[in-house]
Amino acid sequence: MSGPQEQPPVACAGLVKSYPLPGRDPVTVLRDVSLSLPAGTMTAVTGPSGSGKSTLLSCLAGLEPASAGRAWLLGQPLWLLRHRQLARLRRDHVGFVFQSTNLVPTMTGEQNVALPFVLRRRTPPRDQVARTLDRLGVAHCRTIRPQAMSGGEQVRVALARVLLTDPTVVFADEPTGALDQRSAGTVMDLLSEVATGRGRTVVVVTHDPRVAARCDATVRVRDGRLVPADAPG
Ligand SMILES: Nc1ncnc2c1ncn2[C@@H]1O[C@H](COP(=O)(O)OP(=O)(O)OP(=O)(O)O)[C@@H](O)[C@H]1O
Repeated sequence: MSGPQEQPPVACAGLVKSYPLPGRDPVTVLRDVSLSLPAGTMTAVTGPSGSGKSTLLSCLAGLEPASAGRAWLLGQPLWLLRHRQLARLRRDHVGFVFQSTNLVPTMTGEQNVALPFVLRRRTPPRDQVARTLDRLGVAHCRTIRPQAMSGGEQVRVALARVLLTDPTVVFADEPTGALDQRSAGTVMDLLSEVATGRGRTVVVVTHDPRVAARCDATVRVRDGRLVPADAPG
């Protein structure tokens, strides 16, 4: 990836995000957020419901433009990139594990995991696909479509896809929200391996203190601002 080596893979400075509301003043969801997340680390983003965690993730990932301030992804100034450049940056270097997984509904679990390879005209590593699904406890999802999977199974299939494409940055929004403790532990083991073992940057939005405890650092959001990680509320 181009950009100075010393630049952190994920960073923002003075980030503000407002949404216009019809007939009313805009609502400001993020205010003056600055952070810098190094390679080889997993960071938890915590905070009360509605505090702005998912919005922060979207702005850091270039899914939403900031209203003011700046955000850099892999050294790239997101506010200067065209739509296409942003899409390419995300496709080639970023993995997403969201609750509303973006699995393709007409494809089986295996086809969904193999999709990034097919899109790049590469042969999907079928053995690896099967092994990863198995490790995540969703081997049975290989041949079924997302609508036949539970929410937790869909998240794990989406995670398998991310693991196989080995992105430089992984954004995960409540990846363990729909999982029992054992599956949540497996998901966190794998995300931790991605950060520590592969030197990637992992950002995890979570309400679960056990998940936050597995991370190297915690960023706490309250009313759209960063507060100390041990702040109440
Ligand atoms: N497109 C939008 N238009 C207007 N307001 C929005 C929009 N997206 C988010 N918001 C508002 O921004 C605030 C923060 O939302 P966000 O989803 O980032 O919170 P969160 O901390 O991730 O919450 P939760 O933990 O419940 O998922 C909420 O009040 C939400 O209603």
